[in-house]
Formats: sequence, structure tokens, C-alpha cells
Amino acid sequence: MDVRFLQAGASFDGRMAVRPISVSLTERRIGIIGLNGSGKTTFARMINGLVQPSHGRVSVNGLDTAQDGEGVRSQVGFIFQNPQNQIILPILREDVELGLRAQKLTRTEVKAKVDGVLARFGIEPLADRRVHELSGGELQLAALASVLVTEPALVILDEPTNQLDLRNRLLVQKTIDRLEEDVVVISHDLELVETFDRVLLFHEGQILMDGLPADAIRRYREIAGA
Ligand SMILES: Nc1ncnc2c1ncn2[C@@H]1O[C@H](COP(=O)(O)OP(=O)(O)OP(=O)(O)O)[C@@H](O)[C@H]1O
Repeated sequence: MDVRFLQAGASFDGRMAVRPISVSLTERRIGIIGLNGSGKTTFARMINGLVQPSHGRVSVNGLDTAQDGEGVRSQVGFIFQNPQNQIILPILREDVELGLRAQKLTRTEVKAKVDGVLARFGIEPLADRRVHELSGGELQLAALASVLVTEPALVILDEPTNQLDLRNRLLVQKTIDRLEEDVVVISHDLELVETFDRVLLFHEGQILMDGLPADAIRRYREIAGA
């Protein structure tokens, strides 16, 4: 995956949420940490074109997010902070199938892909369950399945262990560790990113530190006064 920010920034109502940044993201596993409101989610949403840069440009594998949002989003899956907001249809299998609707596949092909992705996350027994009955951890896995069924090259997860109990947190961590896809993970759960290749520390809309997880986490503790 080759994500490039070229003096790219984003503002809302004239306030810069992300100040112009030039950075290339090519590592397999990248973590994003920082205080509340420091610009992490805005930066991540700029990667898949959900937020357009008000300054500069962002490209993903050579595709400009402002010019080819659809092409970018076919390569970049995004798992939102709250998976309840992501899952649209009441039955898990139907929701996973939804992602494939744009592809012209036969019923047999759709079934094979959906069965495959549910098996990959060990949630086949949940296929016919109502989504609102699932636990927090099951919902996170369901959201992952719904996004990964379309085979994106990069998946962005926004606070995937937020609100999970220890068992579900470990389950989601193990699942992320095993993903073959490139990942960008935003997290307040520092343990989740400590084995990653690279961690970006955001502060007041800027990257304050960019490097090894241990260094970025140490700096984060300093600015948080911990
Ligand atoms: N759609 C929006 N409209 C207006 N302001 C926004 C919007 N999205 C983000 N902001 C503002 O931009 C700033 C950065 O927000 P962002 O969500 O990127 O931070 P964050 O680091 O992800 O925070 P958190 O850890 O709390 O999720 C905040 O001041 C926020 O209020």
C-alpha cells in the first residue's frame, strides 16, 4: 500500500483539524495515537476520501482521493468507531452480502465469498443471527467481515477495541494481528499498536512523532502527563 499526503490538511468551518502534512505510509501495520480531538480520525478519513483535503492532496496507490474516491474506497476499507453504525441490514449474512452488491457475481459466487469471510473470522455460527443481538466483540468481527469481503488492500480500524471487555478485546487484537491486509489502526489502547511497524502520534492536528511504537508511546505519555 502506498498512501501519500502532500501538504494535505483538512478544515471544518475554517478550523484546521489536520494541518498540512506531507507523509508517505507504506508499512504493513501503522498505528495512530494521540489525545482526543488531535485529528486522528480526520487523518484516517482523508486516506479513503471520506474527508476531502481542504489543502494539498492525498493519493492511494497513485489514485487521487479527490478525483477517484470510488477507486480509492475499493482499495481501502474503513471500520468505524461504532460498528453498530456500520452494519445496515438486520441479519449478519445479508449485511456481509451487501458489500458485494456492486460486483456482478452469481448467487453461488456470493455465497462462497460470504461463507469464506465468515469462516475466516470464526463467525459462521452467527451468519443467520440478528445483528442487534450480537455482543460487542462479535459485532467488531462482523464489521470486519462486511468490509473484508470486498477484498480491500488496506483496512483502517478506528478504535476497534473501544468498549470491549478483556476477552473480546483479546479476540479482536488476535484477529487484527492475523490479518493479511495492510492495516492502519487508530487506538487509545496502546498495547494494541505496540508491536506495529510504525506509530504516528498526533497532537493538535499535526504529527508530533513518527517512528517506532515504543518511542511514539513514550512521547504520548509525556504530553498526556502520565
Ligand atoms: N465533521 C466535523 N465537523 C466539524 N468539526 C469536526 C468534524 N470532524 C472532526 N471535527 C473536529 O476536528 C478536530 C479533530 O477531530 P478528530 O475526530 O479527527 O479527532 P480524534 O483525534 O480522532 O479524536 P478522538 O480521539 O476523540 O476520536 C476536533 O476538534 C473535532 O471537533
